Amino acid sequence: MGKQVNLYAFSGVDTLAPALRAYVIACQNAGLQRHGVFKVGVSGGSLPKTLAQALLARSSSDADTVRWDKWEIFFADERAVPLDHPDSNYALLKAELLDKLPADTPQPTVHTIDPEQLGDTQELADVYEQVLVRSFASRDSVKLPIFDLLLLGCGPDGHTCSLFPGHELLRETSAWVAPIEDSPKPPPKRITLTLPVVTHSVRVAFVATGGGKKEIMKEIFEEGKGLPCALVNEGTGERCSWFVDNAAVEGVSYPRRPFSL
Ligand SMILES: O=C1O[C@H](COP(=O)(O)O)[C@@H](O)[C@H](O)[C@H]1O
Repeated sequence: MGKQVNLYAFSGVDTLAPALRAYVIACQNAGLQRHGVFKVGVSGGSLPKTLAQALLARSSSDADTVRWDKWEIFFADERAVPLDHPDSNYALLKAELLDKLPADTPQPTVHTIDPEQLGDTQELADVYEQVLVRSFASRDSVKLPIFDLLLLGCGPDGHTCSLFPGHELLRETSAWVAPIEDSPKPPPKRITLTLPVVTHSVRVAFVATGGGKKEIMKEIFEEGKGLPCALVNEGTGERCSWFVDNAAVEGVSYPRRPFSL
């Protein structure tokens, strides 16, 4: 890794959320300048709630506006369940964020998984990869899709997306989207962006809050040990920013940065 990842620590979610908002809007505006849309991948877990707190706040100026109609939302990982199932990452994002957008707001484009393919995770991954191919460019013309931003969570075991510690999927070098049938965290059947896609993103932002994360944060930032989150850190360096609360990094010696864009 060249330059170091950015670790931004806040007193709590109430102070983290405005910084996350400013960061996401800066990534949005860079994406709009680059290609007229904002291509963002989001995770499930605890992320959608914090993201909603950040993005549903009233905008204070034109520069602070979320341009929802320009957003193309993809899923960093998804569970092989119907879209209205309680385990669905889409259902979670919908309940926490999408359903709360004002009705008169132009809506984002949301690329969900195809419920028709639920039986076969390889097919599900292939179909979702084709969604990326159609949006980003053909696989013949680009080696990897380039998201403007990936918003990721960090599990208490150091997993991110559905990339789990020690799993063979961490060695995937060719697929953009891969199936997993033996996720240690239920449900077992899922699809996930692969590590090369994650580390190829223009920006990556992790959000991790709460004391339950402090042991794994110590491992990620001080030892690494091939944990998926540490591999993302290594592959992205300064393009990667962590938005955490103090509880999540208690005892972690890695230097914090004051937040600035
Ligand atoms: O299973 C999953 O877990 C991770 C981490 O969740 P968190 O609740 O610890 O934040 C999440 O990022 C991923 O999208 C999800 O499928």
